[in-house]
Amino acid sequence: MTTPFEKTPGWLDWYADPSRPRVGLPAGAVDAHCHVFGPGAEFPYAPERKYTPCDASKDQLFALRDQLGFTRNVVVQATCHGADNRAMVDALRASGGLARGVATVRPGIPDAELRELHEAGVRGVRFNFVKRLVDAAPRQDLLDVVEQIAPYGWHVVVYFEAADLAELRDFLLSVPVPLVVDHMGRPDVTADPYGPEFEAFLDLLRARPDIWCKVTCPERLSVDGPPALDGEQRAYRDVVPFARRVVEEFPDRVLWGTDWPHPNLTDHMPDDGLLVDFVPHIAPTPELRHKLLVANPMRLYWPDAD
Ligand SMILES: O=C(O)c1cc(C(=O)O)oc(=O)c1
Repeated sequence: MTTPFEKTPGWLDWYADPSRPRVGLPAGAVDAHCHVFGPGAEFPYAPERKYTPCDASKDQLFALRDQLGFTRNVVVQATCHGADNRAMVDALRASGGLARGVATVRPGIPDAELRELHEAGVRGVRFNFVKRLVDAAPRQDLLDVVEQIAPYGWHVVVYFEAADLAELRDFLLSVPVPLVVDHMGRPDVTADPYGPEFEAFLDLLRARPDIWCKVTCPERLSVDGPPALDGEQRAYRDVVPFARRVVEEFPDRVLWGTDWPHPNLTDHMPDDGLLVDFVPHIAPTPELRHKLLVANPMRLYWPDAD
């Protein structure tokens, strides 16, 4: 099927032939942050999108899962699909219970639709505050959504830039369901990991015991590489001190995922196998890796599994 969409100029497609991770993942590992894009011919991209990606289908996601050695996925609604969750839900339904989802919904969504999303495996909604990705939603709309999803036991995944945290903090802390912060709140990794900016982020995590953090996206945050390419085993070392601080202080509420197919990267597309090889740098012991990759995501997304 040819796609009716033209990719954003300069778009980088995902890496087609990832290596097998050297270290190996613990049994039952969860890729807790990944996306599907389309395919556009089947699941059109949203009119309000800020970018048009390459296609990245559920079958390609599941092939990556198997190649890397993951057991499960958490598929996060990508902004290019707006609040049309069909592609993500289709992936959940095809996964045989091995995928959970995070949706984007608008206030006033009929309860029957929420129930359907829940039955498909959705366990959270995503609020995006990154201005290049979405137009700002009124805070009251977001709180209205929270009120609707709370009875399902869902959480809210939030994506924001470090520079916006001060302004967002009170609002975030007022959200009465668990929060999951995407990509460590996007720290400036040229700053001091013990400096005021990252300390403010850690203070957010300290403020409530039900705020989780994805220690993801070194490939997005790194500014001096080296990138996860050509067998590089010490990729993105400038990100390591930040991620390690989070893992060490909050070992029971950190999550990790590939972020495949890596929307909006502009300088390189990582080899996902090498990205997995990055994990031991931020979670240096088997115990920490088991929490990060298995115990924590299972507690949040599959609490009833054995
Ligand atoms: O930084 C990004 O560009 C980005 C975009 C999206 C999305 O468009 O949903 O999701 C992510 O996790 C990261």
